[in-house]
Amino acid sequence: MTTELIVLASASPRRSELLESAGITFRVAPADINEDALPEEEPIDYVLRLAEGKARASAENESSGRFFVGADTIVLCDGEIMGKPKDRADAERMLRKLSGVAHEVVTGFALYDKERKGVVREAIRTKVFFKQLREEEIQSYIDTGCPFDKAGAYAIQGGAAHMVQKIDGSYTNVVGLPLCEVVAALRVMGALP
Ligand SMILES: Cc1cn([C@H]2C[C@H](O)[C@@H](COP(=O)(O)OP(=O)(O)OP(=O)(O)O)O2)c(=O)[nH]c1=O
Repeated sequence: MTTELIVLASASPRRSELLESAGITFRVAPADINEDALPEEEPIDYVLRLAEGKARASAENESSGRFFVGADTIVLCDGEIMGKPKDRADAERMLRKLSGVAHEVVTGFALYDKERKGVVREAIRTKVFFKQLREEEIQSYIDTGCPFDKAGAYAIQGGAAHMVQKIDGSYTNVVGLPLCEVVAALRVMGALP
């Protein structure tokens, strides 16, 4: 089995870098889908549905490739699902809410086998503990522009590393793709030797 058959259905440079770091050969074919939550939808159901939707949409658009990997990451804080902030005020609100408390980062991923029409889905949760943030820290971090394409308005791998006191669980899951689990699932699917 050749690994060129793996397609990452994501525009996220972080997801590409993570998959590359595992030595996996793949190509990228992002899929644009509606990311609105359904009424009363549970967070886990939401990330799994979007991950599968991205994988299937990419598979439909592409004429080659067999194993399509989709993922979706959210931050869960005190009952709120945080996606990417809409604007500066939203980023400020999210970071103020995360300040000094623990939250969860949930990434759902889906592997869709276009040949067998089968799908494997999994959601991984990581607990992240933030220090108390000073207002100047919040403002200068938002000034960098980093928060705007990140769930919860922060990037643990970037300018927000100093805001994180500790994590409990997978680090790569916070960045956007739980690597151990994704690699294991690719193996189970027969996409990797
Ligand atoms: C919490 C956190 C999120 N993120 C990122 C991961 C995801 O790229 C992003 C959440 O948005 P997603 O909607 O999961 O993904 P995306 O729109 O970037 O890419 P695509 O839908 O094409 O796959 O937040 C970080 O990079 N670092 C972090 O610490």
